[in-house]
Amino acid sequence: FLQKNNRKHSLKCLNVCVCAGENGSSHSSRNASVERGPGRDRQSDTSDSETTDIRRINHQPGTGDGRYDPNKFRLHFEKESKEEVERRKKIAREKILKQVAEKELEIDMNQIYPEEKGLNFPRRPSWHYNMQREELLRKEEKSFLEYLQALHSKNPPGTLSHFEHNLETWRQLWRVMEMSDVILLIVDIRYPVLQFPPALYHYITGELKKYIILVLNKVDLCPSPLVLAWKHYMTKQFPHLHCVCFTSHPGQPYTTRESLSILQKKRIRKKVGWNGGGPIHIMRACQEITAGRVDLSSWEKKIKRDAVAMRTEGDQADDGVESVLMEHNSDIGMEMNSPTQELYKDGVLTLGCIGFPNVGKSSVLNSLVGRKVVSVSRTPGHTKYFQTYYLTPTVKLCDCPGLVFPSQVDKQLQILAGIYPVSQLQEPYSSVGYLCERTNFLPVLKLTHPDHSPETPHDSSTQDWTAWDVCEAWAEKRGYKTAKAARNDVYRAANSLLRLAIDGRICLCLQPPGYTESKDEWESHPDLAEISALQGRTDEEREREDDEDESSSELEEDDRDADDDEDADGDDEDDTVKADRKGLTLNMFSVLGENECA
Ligand SMILES: Nc1nc2c(ncn2[C@@H]2O[C@H](COP(=O)(O)OP(=O)(O)OP(=O)(O)O)[C@@H](O)[C@H]2O)c(=O)[nH]1
Repeated sequence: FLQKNNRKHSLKCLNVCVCAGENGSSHSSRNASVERGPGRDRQSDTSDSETTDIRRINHQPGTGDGRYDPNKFRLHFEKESKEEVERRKKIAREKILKQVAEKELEIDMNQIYPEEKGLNFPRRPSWHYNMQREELLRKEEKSFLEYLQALHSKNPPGTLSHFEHNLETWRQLWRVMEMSDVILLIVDIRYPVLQFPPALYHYITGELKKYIILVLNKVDLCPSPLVLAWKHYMTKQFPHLHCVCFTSHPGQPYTTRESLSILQKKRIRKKVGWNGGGPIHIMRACQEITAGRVDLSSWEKKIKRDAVAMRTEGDQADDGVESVLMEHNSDIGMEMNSPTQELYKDGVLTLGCIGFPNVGKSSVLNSLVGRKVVSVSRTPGHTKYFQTYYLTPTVKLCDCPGLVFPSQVDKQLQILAGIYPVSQLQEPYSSVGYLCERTNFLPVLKLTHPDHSPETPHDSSTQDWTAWDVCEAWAEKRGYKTAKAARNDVYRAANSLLRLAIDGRICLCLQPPGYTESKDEWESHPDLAEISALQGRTDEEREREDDEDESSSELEEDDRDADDDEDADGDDEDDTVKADRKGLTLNMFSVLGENECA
């Protein structure tokens, strides 16, 4: 039965993946009323309750007539059933949240990528130069379908997390891996085990015999002892890695489970830009790897020059001469390079930036270049096709779109790690619950329980909270109302909370196994000072932060607009997404009464 079921599941999945001619992702919203039980107002869930029917993100792109398809590189995830979505909504409304023990934040690599589950990634099938382009493309499609079948045969329905179903995006990865000498694999320090597929490591270091520099990015969002513990864990598990810590936003205060506060956006903005710490470490790792076979002196000089420009001009350095956009939006199907092509061809080191969506690949690239060449967005999947830049005459950089590898991570956690576009979520509430059970959310959000009666004294910490209650209270606090009936818009509130978490303003950090017991050792580790310096948290810095006036009204004000703002960098984003973020998405159903569109 299971086998049959799996096959059915695989076939469904295959249908989804190969159908061409389904262009576009229709973005629509539909109000759905949810009964909250006796004595409770009906609160509005403005999520797409029927998005399973209208959402197209799972469809393999292609107009079918050879014309340009703007959706070619969209993130494609498998659809969830309506029943599953409803089941999770019900839990979010009924389950009382309980703080989980800190120990439960410890996650081992094998929990996410169990060896026996065959959690591989699609490989490019063999080819030869006499092959016609169409023949190669067909072969790749066939091989991709076989890959999915094999994956689903080992992993029953519902056990895999969301993962990329768009073959075009995998093609980009193949191409970047083929043309790169060294891979910069970028992960978010809050979730390194989620974003480091062992199969990829073994393929690059074992089969391709290339080097990986693991960039532990966004270290500003994590306590320095934890950064250090992750660094040691990863290098112990994967000895061929060159591990480098990085941040594009140094100097931010981080939040912990014990002392949590929503970070102020103005502080984040203040320090965005080039950072002297990270690039030099990546350059040193490259020096070690290339061992004199590439002349990297121009890169070293550039880093020093950028540092001086940064200090004197106080802004992003921009020499404007060496960093040139070379190539973009190439047709991957036409590229037929041997994966074992000559290393450091023509004396040039090619670095390929790969990683999951939203881990900060573009930000790392911008930091390396020393100015903004790639747009940055908090919407996962923003980078749609790979781009190539010359950093110096002997160093080339390739940026790859974010890729989600199959794993067994909880979908809730996957969403909090910023892997799934929040604006596409059908059911955000269970992720809010997951977050609340692992962070000290109440004192931070300063919520009033929806059941609180004005006559009784209020102590939110003694009351039972469901994820739904949290969203409702946040909607009330922020004034999120539905357009038609002016009810609390819990869907928007849930999205807002998830965005705060993804941005690191409500900060959840996973921990390596054994961290809780060995915390003292990490807190007094001799390498700690180096990490703190990279984070921009020198004693001097901390004192300056303490001196800054953090009146509660200021925080309050900042909280209010935290998720309403555009990207800190003012980057381009889909208008629909922007509108959606501001709750302005045109809702064709808003003319209906809430009871009419359930
Ligand atoms: N706190 C913090 N945020 C960062 C850092 N680097 C990037 N970000 C933020 O993370 C989000 C994603 O950054 P990007 O550089 O666009 O990430 P990406 O991996 O290129 O994303 P995709 O286009 O989805 O593949 C943006 O909101 C950035 O501002 C960092 O070092 N620290």
